[in-house]
Amino acid sequence: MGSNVDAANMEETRSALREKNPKIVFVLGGPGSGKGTQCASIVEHFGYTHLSAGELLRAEAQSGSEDAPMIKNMMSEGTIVPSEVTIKLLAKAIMKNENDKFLIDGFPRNEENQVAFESITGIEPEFVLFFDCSEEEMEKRILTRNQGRLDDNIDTIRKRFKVFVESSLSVINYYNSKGKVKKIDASKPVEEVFEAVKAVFAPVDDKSG
Ligand SMILES: Nc1ncnc2c1ncn2[C@@H]1O[C@H](COP(=O)(O)OP(=O)(O)OP(=O)(O)O)[C@@H](O)[C@H]1O
Ligand SMILES: Nc1ccn([C@@H]2O[C@H](COP(=O)(O)O)[C@@H](O)[C@H]2O)c(=O)n1
Ligand SMILES: [Mg+2]
Repeated sequence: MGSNVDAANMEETRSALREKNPKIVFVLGGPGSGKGTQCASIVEHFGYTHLSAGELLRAEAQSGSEDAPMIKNMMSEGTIVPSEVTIKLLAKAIMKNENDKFLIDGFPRNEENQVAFESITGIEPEFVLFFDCSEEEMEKRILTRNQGRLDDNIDTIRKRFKVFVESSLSVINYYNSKGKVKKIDASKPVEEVFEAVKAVFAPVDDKSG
């Protein structure tokens, strides 16, 4: 009974999402490459709403929901949570917000995420922002992040890097083959990275600051 209600709600959310047809930019890059940091500046300058798949999953893991224990376990291992769970959270967040343009940070993380999102929502991203950074630099940044994240320990960091190389890079290659990837050198200081980001958004958006 519960799952029938869930399925009906999800079907409603799906058709509402297809009708809303928001403008989506996927923000990808390895763990610690600076996705969240740059998204905060893009929001300020270009009026997008930032949705981090990782943040939505962390909140769901704390919610006491049926999926919470599974999400918590998978995040502590650095593995990718099943797409239906993440897409449901993203779809709800998009529908709750009046904005029609969204930065989706940390999604799609593997082929399953990518295929499921496009088939469920019928939405293709406008483009994909890819923050390119060495593992050495990303590791240094995560180990000094100090945000109390349970997955910011050296064992899980190494697992997350492995998942990025084995599952996420192929998604970036897929969008690159479609001419959709805007690659940014993310190893530079925050302000310099944002200069490169601005150059990507300014031509596609009127509201530059
Ligand atoms: N260009 C930069 N130079 C130096 N430090 C940076 C830079 N960008 C971000 N940082 C710092 O590195 C850490 C990781 O950044 P951030 O949280 O934005 O990365 P992320 O890609 O969202 O990581 P995750 O995938 O783990 O969520 C933060 O402490 C942030 O302040
Ligand atoms: N599409 C996604 C995104 C994230 N996860 C899980 O969350 C963890 C943290 O993600 P961040 O983007 O905040 O670094 C990640 O390691 C995954 O366990 C996911 O499953 N699917
Ligand atoms: Mg982040």
